[in-house]
Amino acid sequence: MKKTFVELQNVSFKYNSRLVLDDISFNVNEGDFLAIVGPNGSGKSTLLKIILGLLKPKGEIKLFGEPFTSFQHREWIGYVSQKSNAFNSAFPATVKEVVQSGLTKKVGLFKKLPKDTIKRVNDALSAVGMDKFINRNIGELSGGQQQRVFIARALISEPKLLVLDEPTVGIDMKNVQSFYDMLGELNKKHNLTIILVTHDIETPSNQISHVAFLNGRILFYGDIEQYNQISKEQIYKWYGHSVRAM
Ligand SMILES: Nc1ncnc2c1ncn2[C@@H]1O[C@H](COP(=O)(O)OP(=O)(O)OP(=O)(O)O)[C@@H](O)[C@H]1O
Repeated sequence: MKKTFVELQNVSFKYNSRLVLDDISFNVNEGDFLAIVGPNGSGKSTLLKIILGLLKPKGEIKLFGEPFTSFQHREWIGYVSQKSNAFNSAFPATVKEVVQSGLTKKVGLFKKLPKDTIKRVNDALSAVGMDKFINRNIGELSGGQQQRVFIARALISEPKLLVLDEPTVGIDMKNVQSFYDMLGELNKKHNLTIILVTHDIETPSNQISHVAFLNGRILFYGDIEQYNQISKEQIYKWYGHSVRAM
């Protein structure tokens, strides 16, 4: 039986007195590649922050089968935030340094890095197809390449679950599919469970296994085959747009 990595039951959240998440319930199981889809302001980032333990909601959450409050293994969850790749070309760090900093985060700045650090940096970079760029300056890379480096930085501490907030922002259309293919490979070949947030209605669906459609409440949760049965009209309605005549 597959393990349940994230369990949300009747989760609600208010900023001050404003309800932004209402009665959210779904599970993420080992091996899933879940896209949380919804328009701007629908509560996607808030939901990720709850899963990461940064906000405390009402309701019940279990991580890796343990109640949220007693969960001790934050390192099992890798996170790449929305603005992680906002560098300019003068930023003075190499790809190697950026990926390695995923380890210093864990061992502390002045503690010794593990002996096999360089192998781990290489392995993490090759998992995202960026090993050839190890000595390049991070600021000289494209948005998509920087995003891959940040995923490598999250992978270096060998998480079981990778959480990505809008990872395709700043990646041009022609590279989005290969970016998703890379994530699909991490999911299938490296058995990494992935939760990804996107406001993009045209999420490339061939790599994703499950979809949660969020707009304050969960309007849909199911596997990708079920999601693909939903009409475009319905999806646009959920977004709050009318469908244009084609
Ligand atoms: N720190 C905060 N304080 C008060 N309200 C907030 C805060 N952060 C977000 N909100 C509000 O909560 C709602 C949900 O925001 P959230 O960022 O979770 O949405 P989102 O779906 O991730 O949006 P986007 O796609 O634009 O990133 C929005 O109405 C937003 O204005």
